[in-house]
Amino acid sequence: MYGVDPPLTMKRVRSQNSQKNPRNKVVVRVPATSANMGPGFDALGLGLDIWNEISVERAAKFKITTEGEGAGAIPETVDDNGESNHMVIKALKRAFEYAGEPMPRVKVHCRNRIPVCSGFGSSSAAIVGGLVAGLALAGLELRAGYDPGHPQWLPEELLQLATEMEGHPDNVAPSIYGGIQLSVQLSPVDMGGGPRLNAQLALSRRVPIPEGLRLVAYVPSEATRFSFASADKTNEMRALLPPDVPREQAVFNIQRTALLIDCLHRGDLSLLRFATEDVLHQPARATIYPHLKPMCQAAINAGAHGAFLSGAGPTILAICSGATGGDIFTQTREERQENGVANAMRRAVDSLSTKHDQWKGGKFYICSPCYQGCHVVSADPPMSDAMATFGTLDGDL
Ligand SMILES: N[C@@H](CCO)C(=O)O
Repeated sequence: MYGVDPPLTMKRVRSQNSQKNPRNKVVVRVPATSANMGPGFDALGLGLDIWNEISVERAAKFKITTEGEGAGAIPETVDDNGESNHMVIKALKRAFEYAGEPMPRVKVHCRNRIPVCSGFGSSSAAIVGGLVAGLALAGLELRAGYDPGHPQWLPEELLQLATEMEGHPDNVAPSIYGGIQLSVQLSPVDMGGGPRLNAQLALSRRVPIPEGLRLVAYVPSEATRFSFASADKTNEMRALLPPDVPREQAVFNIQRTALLIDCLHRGDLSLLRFATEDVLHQPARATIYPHLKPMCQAAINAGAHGAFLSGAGPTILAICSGATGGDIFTQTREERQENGVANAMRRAVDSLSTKHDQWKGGKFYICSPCYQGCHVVSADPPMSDAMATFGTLDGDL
């Protein structure tokens, strides 16, 4: 049987831990994510095996440093009260507020491998990584617990906190849990109300990943991404979407999202090219992203099982099985399907007219899904095992 994620319960043990034994330093790893997967707008997300590492240490003065992706471009300013636009700092503050502790001054170092402003979940990674680091630093114990009496309704506090900050759960859920996540926001009415419940309670369920899945992602160049600049890029790309959806478009996406979940559960990739079609967000976004349609088509023609805009873009993601047939492990690098798909995608973007040159010259990432979400790598004093490994798969998978 494929497992569902154990709801994450957060035990407040302030009297033993937080007050008496706050941590001095915490290092967390947090994966990239690709939201929507075509038709599953604001509902589906996939964790990728590309990781940021965030180190947070109590210090005499606030300081943020960045290496890797976004270094020199992400503003690192933070005032003495911890006011900052930096997502990691905002998430740390939210974590301390949640823990009921004053926000300490901290030194934050981000080792970024996730391209920023690209549709690869870099802001979710900052939010989730910052929350986990902050909760751990504040001394809260986290426990991946499963209450069989309330399997559906037990609130997953970390998911709530992260969803509230991000606005939608499809990136933060795989960032927390890894794998493919199907997330739902419930209203209090759905839940029968109750004093603990927020207006929108997010919950997430793991969807199985077919074996051997490989992903080819094209991330347009740095220059292009930063021309979009603002931290509000996702909001700008959401503002493009028409507020109302004709019934036939809603039906189109409902059918495909349901088919996609079924394909993933069966491990059947044969219908994925239809199951990853979308009419809710990609057509409007294609008006800004001229590479979207030709690259997706080229990927499918070259044998990819499906291709779509990653999150709000501009990254394009193609799903491959890593093999052109036969055994993935006995194939040479040249024979592997993802190379053919990447080459075809490159030819497609290169053949756009010169007025679209800004979309050319991007980078390809060939990667696998990640099966684990955000986790603590090291802490001083050390974490309990449960905390260090929360967000990993349960034994069901
Ligand atoms: N579902 C979101 C993901 C980006 O954060 C969107 O497409 O706008």
